[in-house]
Amino acid sequence: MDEKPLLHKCLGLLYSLFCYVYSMLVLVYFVGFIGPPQVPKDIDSGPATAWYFAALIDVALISLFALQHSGMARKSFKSFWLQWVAAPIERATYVLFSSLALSLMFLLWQPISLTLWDIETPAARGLINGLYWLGWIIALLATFLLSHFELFGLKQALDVFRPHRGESRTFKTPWLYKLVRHPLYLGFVMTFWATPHMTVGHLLFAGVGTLYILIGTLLEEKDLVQLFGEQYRQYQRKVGMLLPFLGRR
Ligand SMILES: C[S@@+](CC[C@H](N)C(=O)[O-])C[C@H]1O[C@@H](n2cnc3c(N)ncnc32)[C@H](O)[C@@H]1O
Repeated sequence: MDEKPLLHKCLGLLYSLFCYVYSMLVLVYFVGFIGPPQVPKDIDSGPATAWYFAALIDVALISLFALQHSGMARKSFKSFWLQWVAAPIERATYVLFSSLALSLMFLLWQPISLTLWDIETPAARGLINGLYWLGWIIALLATFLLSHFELFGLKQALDVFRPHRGESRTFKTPWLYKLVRHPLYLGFVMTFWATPHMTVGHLLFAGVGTLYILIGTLLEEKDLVQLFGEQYRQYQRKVGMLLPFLGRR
């Protein structure tokens, strides 16, 4: 039973709401940063610098996000920082830090504009852009299939107002999760690669980003096996990791 005064609970909710809105804005910007919608600064815009300098900065920016995102999700880190952050706003704070790391990447990203492919055939362009949007739709859908507001930390801040809290984390395999174990990450990988105009900078982002997703997925699965045990192991044997039937264990 949480005995915190009502004011604390309301402030916690307000803070979580702020983190949620900020993270949604960052994700909307992300859609334009790597894809067709126009944003003030995208992955290929900005003044040119030496390619090796740009590559160094860009890899450092993705690594910073990766370290923050995977590091702060580890059980050991969570138990450490829960000494300072109240449990109901822990997830929202994690989401805030992830959004800040992404914002920093958008801001400081260095373009490497050398073109690797530029597909002009309208039908092929349409198909590739279609795959791009499909990737975002799959990713968004996956968040709702698991629990959108819990993943973004709003549910936890709301739960403190309820006499009966939401159930503890349950193992779920709704719809897309019956095809692949990580549809959200599959959606992201699709958005990284599906572009009719691929530059060296974009390729670097797609390659390092995909590598990070693979590492992050393995780390996440370690936690999921710990949490759900044999149930998750059976799931790993039956369902592919990022593509149907591929990566079964
Ligand atoms: C950002 S979500 C990504 C989920 C999944 N990796 C995907 O790509 O669709 C990460 C959270 O989902 C949880 N999660 C992943 N698969 C799950 C499942 N089948 N059932 C319940 N929770 C799951 C993880 O423990 C983690 O807290």
